Amino acid sequence: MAAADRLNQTSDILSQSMKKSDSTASIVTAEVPYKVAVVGSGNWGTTIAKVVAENCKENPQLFQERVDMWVFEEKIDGVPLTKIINTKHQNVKYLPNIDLPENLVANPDLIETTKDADIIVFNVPHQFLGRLTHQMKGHIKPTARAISCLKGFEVGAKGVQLLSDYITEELGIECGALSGANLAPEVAKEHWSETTVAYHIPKDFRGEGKDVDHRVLKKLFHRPYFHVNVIDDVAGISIAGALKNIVALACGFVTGLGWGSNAAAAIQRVGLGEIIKFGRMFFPESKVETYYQESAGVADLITTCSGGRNVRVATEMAKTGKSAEQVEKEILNGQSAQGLITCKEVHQWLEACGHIDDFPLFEAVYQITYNGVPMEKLPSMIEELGLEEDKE
Ligand SMILES: NC(=O)c1ccc[n+]([C@@H]2O[C@H](COP(=O)([O-])OP(=O)(O)OC[C@H]3O[C@@H](n4cnc5c(N)ncnc54)[C@H](O)[C@@H]3O)[C@@H](O)[C@H]2O)c1
Ligand SMILES: O=P(O)(O)OC[C@H](O)CO
Repeated sequence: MAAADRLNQTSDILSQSMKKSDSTASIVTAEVPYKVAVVGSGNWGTTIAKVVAENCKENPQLFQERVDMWVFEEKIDGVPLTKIINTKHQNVKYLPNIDLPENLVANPDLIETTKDADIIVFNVPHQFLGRLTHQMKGHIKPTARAISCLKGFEVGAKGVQLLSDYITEELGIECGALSGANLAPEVAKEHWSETTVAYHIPKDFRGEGKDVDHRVLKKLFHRPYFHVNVIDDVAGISIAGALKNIVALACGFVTGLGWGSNAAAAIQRVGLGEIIKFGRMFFPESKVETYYQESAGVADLITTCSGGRNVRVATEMAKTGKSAEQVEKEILNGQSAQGLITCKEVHQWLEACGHIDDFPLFEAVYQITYNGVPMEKLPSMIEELGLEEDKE
């Protein structure tokens, strides 16, 4: 490369990186500071609520200080969890030993939590989402905007749908997504990680200072220990986030069988291929580069397959021969391994549209988890179905 080209390239990189840091350093203001609410208070729900509450306190020109977090109420040793969170400032069940900011207020009333919010951050296991949006319908600001931190799909009469699109459709508000290589316990301890936020600026955008845009979202989620890149590929980050949980189950099976790192790497290679194929086939608006450029892509696949709940549940299934349901109950203390639901929903969708043979790994995970197919058959299931494909 010629010296002049190298110089140009260096100055491009520098200006890009300055633009990146600019959006964190510059002052972003709102005519009326936005009220933020978080729906969900599990392991990730509480962690993201902590992140958001820290930023709301630090940016009074942009956000109201108080952040309400909706909590599915339950009693711990006879005391309501909301009461414990609001006095001890810790979520002792779902995120123990992590101090939460005092401007984060636990609220057991969903409507009260969200009715005045300008930005609603959804963060519940996806099996509970439908019931919550149903309750919220007609009780939130029509001008509100949302971000979904959930990982999964909605599969129904309308086919396979992104959860952000489901929220938009149910509540009539624009919804983006947040997804990345983010094991909640590490983010909660403020160990550095990256994430991706994706948001489409809607047609009815009300203007800078009056509405949510990429700079506002960066201010809401970016922390010194949690680096945010904001893009517009909502589909790409959502597909990667949902499907890597299925791959993590397969990884857990081979790990639990004691097959070692080569097998785990093979699973991740095949899994990445199926994730990209799924995106291209069913969400053509998603971008392939999102999978390798963003935290929400390969990086999330790697971290989830190394230490997430899905890989832990599947490893234990392989070691003990117990069912997924039983292991989830025994080792997750009320938390959820979302890959178990996602693999069932993806199977239903692929069966309905006649594409099961195009995704042998996803199908193998479903058959092992729900139909008693031995895990040892995993390599041949991938290979056999692949050969079938070759015959065509
Ligand atoms: N935990 C992580 O490391 C992590 C990281 C990134 C993304 N995610 C995703 O974030 C989403 C939320 O996960 P999480 O880790 O916060 O949840 P979790 O797995 O910790 O689930 C427990 C939560 O579900 C709630 N709950 C139980 N029964 C309920 C009911 N009937 N109705 C409503 N809520 C009920 C509990 O009160 C608790 O808040 C998931 O889609 C997950 O895949 C998780
Ligand atoms: O613990 P898991 O398996 O739900 O995965 C956690 C996150 O999705 C990792 O980013």
